[in-house]
Amino acid sequence: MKVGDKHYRSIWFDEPSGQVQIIEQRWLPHEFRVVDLKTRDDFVVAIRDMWVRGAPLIGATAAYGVAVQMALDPSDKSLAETWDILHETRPTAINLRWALDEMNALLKPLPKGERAAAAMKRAHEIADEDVECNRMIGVHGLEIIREIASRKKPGEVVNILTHCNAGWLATVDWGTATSPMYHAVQDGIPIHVWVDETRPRNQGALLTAWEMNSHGIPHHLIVDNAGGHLMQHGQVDLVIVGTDRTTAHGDVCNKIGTYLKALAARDNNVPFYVALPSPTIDWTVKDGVAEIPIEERTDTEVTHVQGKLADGTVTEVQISPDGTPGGNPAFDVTPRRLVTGLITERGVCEASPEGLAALFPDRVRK
Ligand SMILES: CSC[C@@H](O)[C@@H](O)C(=O)COP(=O)(O)O
Repeated sequence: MKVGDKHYRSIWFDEPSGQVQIIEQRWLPHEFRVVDLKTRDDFVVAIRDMWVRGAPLIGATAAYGVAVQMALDPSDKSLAETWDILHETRPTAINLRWALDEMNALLKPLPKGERAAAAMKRAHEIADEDVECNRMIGVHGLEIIREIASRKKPGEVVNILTHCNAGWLATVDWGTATSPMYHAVQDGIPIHVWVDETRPRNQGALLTAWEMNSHGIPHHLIVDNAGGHLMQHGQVDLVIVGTDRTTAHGDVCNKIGTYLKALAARDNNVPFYVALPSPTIDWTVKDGVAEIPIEERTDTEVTHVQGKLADGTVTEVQISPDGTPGGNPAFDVTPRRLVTGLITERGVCEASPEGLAALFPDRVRK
């Protein structure tokens, strides 16, 4: 999507320098920095320390990480170690394992001399496929927004609430939850977005708000606890969120706090949609609460916040008493019964084994 007048992806291969480059997301929205990822360690740090984040982008980054490592050392040992090391970086987003498995399946049978080129080609394809999946999510999600808009009086806007950043920064381009919003704006449908700040790391405040600003989409940043109130007062027409892992039965695991939004949406008859490219489906698990590993992150993300001082310096401050420990589960699971529908690249389906199997008969496991 656009940064100023220039189109960017969140990760790309820079031909002149021969390097993989990313937008270093820890500095947004205060600074726009592009960095090179040159070694496997660079990729590990970038994913683990959230220079890049968001399930689809984590997957694409891991694929490029394998490709860069294959150029340095295409041995079997290096391939196996790279799978393990990259897989350890973040436990919840299934796109990571999906991308590593894709790379492994392709590279293992190849002679060592062919691995580097084949790996880079597949990494580019994974990135391109993600862009196309997310574009199609926008095409299908647009119909949901269009239908709500058709019931509005002239001059009224469609109010959409989103949580975390499931925007283009969380994918290679377009975003998942944001793709229908970008498509609606392109289509001339008036929308307004409620952006949950998304404590503790504030991906909504830092990243989604930045995206909305950059694309001129009317929005307000709200505290995480405001959504239920807004829904009670008819100020939310629709919730769209992303997911880090969707089970074969339709449960969705997403950023902590998503479940509470789904509960509030159900209590207020607000449609609650989840947008996902198919690599986010884990066909091996059924019960999300029981089976999905939830990432526990450092407690300083809870006890401290980062922000910009009046003089422009970006700094971190402690908000809790000395000695108070923080608890930091990074994701939660929304059971399928609370999900109105799943927006995928193949269309919208019910969050159920039958719904997913109907759209993906080629992927479902018997
Ligand atoms: C299109 S991204 C979907 C999810 O990955 C997104 O909603 C999310 O929870 C991101 O979490 P993060 O911890 O920032 O990687």
